[in-house]
Amino acid sequence: MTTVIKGGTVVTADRQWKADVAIEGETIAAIGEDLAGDSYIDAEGAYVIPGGIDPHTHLEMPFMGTTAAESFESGTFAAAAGGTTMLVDFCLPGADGSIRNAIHDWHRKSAPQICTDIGYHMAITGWNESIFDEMKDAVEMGVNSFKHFMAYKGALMVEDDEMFASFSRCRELGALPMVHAENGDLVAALQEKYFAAGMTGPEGHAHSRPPELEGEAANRAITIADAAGTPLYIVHVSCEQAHEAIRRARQKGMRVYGEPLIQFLTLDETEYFHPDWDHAARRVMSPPFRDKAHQASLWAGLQAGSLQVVATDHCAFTTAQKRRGRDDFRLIPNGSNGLEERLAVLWTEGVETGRLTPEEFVAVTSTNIARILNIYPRKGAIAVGADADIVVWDPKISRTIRAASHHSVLDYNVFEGVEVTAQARFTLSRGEVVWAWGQNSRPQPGRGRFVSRPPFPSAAQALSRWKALSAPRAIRRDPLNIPAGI
Ligand SMILES: NC(=O)NCCC(=O)O
Ligand SMILES: [Zn+2]
Ligand SMILES: [Zn+2]
Repeated sequence: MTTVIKGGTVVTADRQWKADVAIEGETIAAIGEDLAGDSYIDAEGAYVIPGGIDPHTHLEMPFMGTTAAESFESGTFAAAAGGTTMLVDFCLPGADGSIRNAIHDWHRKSAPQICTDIGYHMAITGWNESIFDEMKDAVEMGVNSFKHFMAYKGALMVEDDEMFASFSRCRELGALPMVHAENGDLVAALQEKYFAAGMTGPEGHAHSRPPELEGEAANRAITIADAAGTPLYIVHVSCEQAHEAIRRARQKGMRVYGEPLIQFLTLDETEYFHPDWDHAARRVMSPPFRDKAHQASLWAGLQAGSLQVVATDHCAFTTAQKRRGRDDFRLIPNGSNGLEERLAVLWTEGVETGRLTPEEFVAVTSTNIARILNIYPRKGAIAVGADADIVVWDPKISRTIRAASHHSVLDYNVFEGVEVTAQARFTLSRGEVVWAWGQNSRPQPGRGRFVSRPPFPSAAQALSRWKALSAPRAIRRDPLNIPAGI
């Protein structure tokens, strides 16, 4: 049984050309002109791109005294409707602190629900011998990346020595360390200061997390990664200060990757000054939205290649949940939505404006992260043998984003009213159409699969070799050239 995606323009991270794409079973079987099959999917007037990969979500995550409202089912359905065929969710250890148990727990929750494929990053929220041991188990269980929170003091935050130990362990295992870069001690101090001064509303959230605190933490994490001899991935980069730290590290030859969010590229800090408390609180996330100058820096980073990935950090709390912080901004659960909107908003604000080429769009929404997470070319590619995770991307469907018509469980949308000019006409996950525009399609929960990601030690090994070759050495001098002792 061969299905052919007919008449479209294939776009990959490096080129675009007119071609049909034939699928057999779950994989791409052929790419070429005038392909024949048993059934056809119409791509006339559309682009044929690799399915989006969102590497940063928090579905059903227990956080700040509540649990993120987006379920694995609603989240992966929303993803499919938006053209995303794989997401990577953050797995947090439970009360027993066990990494193995946490991964089993995430499987238990996600497996019956997921409509698209999924992977996990593991959070390292402390340090001891069993965490050291269990990091190896995580890698053997297909989880090759570990996130460290430099913020959320008293909850998830880790100290520098803990990060150094964990980054070093990542190097040994061929895994990738990731950081949430904000100086958690200073955030806590500034929160206290503004709250004590009577600033109880959501604007206090933004003021207590200035970009300097993110830049400082990014620099510190980069220094720790360099000392440990490992690449580093910095999640939710929101500002020039953090971007500048990444640029500088890359200029020095370090493998440091930066991930801006679609929210940071398009929404700004004035949202927190909105007269309606609910409006402002719904946008509370960490780091917070910044001003237009920071947005310009992030766009420039995507264009120049100093930032590689656009994600969402989709962590969805309902209005009722946000109201837990009605009298104290420090209690507003942190997180916002974007899983369904990421591709359409990025296309509209990026490609339609000329800031990004279609190829760059594919790179930052899919291919680059597939490479960074070591699942390329199975994911992130239109290539023979790759998983048929494909989107027929229609640049002619305009719509207005509305909570009333989105697929998230949220009762609002931070992109409410935004006009987008493109949309997934069809989304295919491993060869199956899981979304068709205007056809009320709904994928089968549980059809998605966990994607095991093998370790990838080559960058750490290359770095170790280079460090050994370029390490300071004693100069062996002829004794004749050494002055006699006194
Ligand atoms: N970003 C955010 O505000 N919530 C999710 C947790 C995190 O990624 O820090
Ligand atoms: Zn974070
Ligand atoms: Zn996050």
